[in-house]
Amino acid sequence: MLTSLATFFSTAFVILGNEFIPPAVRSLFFIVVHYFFTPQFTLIIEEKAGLRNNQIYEAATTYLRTKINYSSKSKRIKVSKTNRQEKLSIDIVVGEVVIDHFENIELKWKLNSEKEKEDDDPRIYFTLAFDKIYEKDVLESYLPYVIARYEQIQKEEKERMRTIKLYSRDCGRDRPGGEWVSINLEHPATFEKLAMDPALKMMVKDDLDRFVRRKELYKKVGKVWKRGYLLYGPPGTGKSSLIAAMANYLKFNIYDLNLSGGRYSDADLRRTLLSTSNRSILVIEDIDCGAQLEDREQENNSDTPFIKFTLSGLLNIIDGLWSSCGDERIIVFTTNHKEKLDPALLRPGRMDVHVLMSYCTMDGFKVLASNYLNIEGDHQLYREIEGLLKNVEVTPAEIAEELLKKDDPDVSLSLRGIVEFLEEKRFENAISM
Ligand SMILES: Nc1ncnc2c1ncn2[C@@H]1O[C@H](COP(=O)(O)OP(=O)(O)OP(=O)(O)O)[C@@H](O)[C@H]1O
Repeated sequence: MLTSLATFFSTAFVILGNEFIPPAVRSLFFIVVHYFFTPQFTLIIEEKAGLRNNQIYEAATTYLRTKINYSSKSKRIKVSKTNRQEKLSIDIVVGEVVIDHFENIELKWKLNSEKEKEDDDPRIYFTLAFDKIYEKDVLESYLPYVIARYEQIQKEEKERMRTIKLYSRDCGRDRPGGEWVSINLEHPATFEKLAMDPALKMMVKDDLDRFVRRKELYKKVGKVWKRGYLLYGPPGTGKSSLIAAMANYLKFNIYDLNLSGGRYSDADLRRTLLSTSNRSILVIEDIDCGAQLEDREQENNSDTPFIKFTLSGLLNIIDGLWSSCGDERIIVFTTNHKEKLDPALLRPGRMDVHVLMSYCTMDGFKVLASNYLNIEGDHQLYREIEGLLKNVEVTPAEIAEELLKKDDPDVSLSLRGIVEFLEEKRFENAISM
């Protein structure tokens, strides 16, 4: 009946009003009519569903945190932070209303507390009010949407809190292949802190993003969901740091397989690889050290069951194993001498991305100066340093080491020290040529 009344008044107002009533009064009228005559519908969302937790209540609690902000209409918000949290956590307070919008619907959430008797525990529940005409939309679309958002937030939070592990092989005389042992990876490397060519850095990051997004595509085309990176460049240019940055970025564990340390038979190697988990980076460092492979061949001539395998053969084993039981796998090979590698390994399709980690450039230097001396933007000594870097082969590790020694509060003095270091280095290079 209220709806019919509202429709009647509105129609009359439209017919009469267009000519005689000023627009401001007309819109005020419609707001009042809407407020008083459009029937509201309210859902009650209790904390418990019988003896179990009510998932909608939990979802609403989490979801509403994303809707409260400092500019919202709430007069009070609850704020907390535990020592495991990086940021403040904010929550809705009993009695406060949070307004949400979904498609065209306005939704009013309110947290309530009631006690039937003085000594009872309070009954806490949400009310969710909206125009009655949207009842079906709210029940069939909005609430499932809130639950889906909640699940997504939970997943992201779990991912954020995930500890990354670094696995390496614990080899001994009686354990030829060894067992994986792990420690928590607490390497601070991030892409932002890496001194490398900005375009190359962006390319690697984008490639990783694309890789993790493309599960369905890999499945559709029947390809193993893995990606191979070859990192090459002189020692101290950041190959290990880049691997740590990749692991931190993706939250993937690292398996460090040292082929020179352990003695592997074919079966050992398969077992070793099979015991690595999905969402991980398998690292095989210094693959140019071919001597290990020759040694292995000699062992094969004796009575030992160890067999010779080439890196290409190793990749074949990996392909075979991961095609049946591997998802989201990354394999990284590092070398100081790309030119020494077996060409079969460099063929397209074996290592998907080749990344040259080079000597320090000015872009890289600026990142290091920001990391170590907190210099943001430009500095008057940068031109001089840039000129020197163009003529001196110096690794980011060497620069980092020098910067670490400089703890002068005057950054110009620290940079002056770097200029002197580079000049010395140039002199050394010149006499050694
Ligand atoms: N590109 C870089 N950006 C930031 N820091 C770097 C970079 N390269 C090297 N460093 C610093 O030097 C240290 C050694 O570098 P890292 O071990 O990553 O080099 P690498 O190329 O893996 O060397 P190697 O070939 O000898 O294993 C790092 O811990 C870091 O402090």
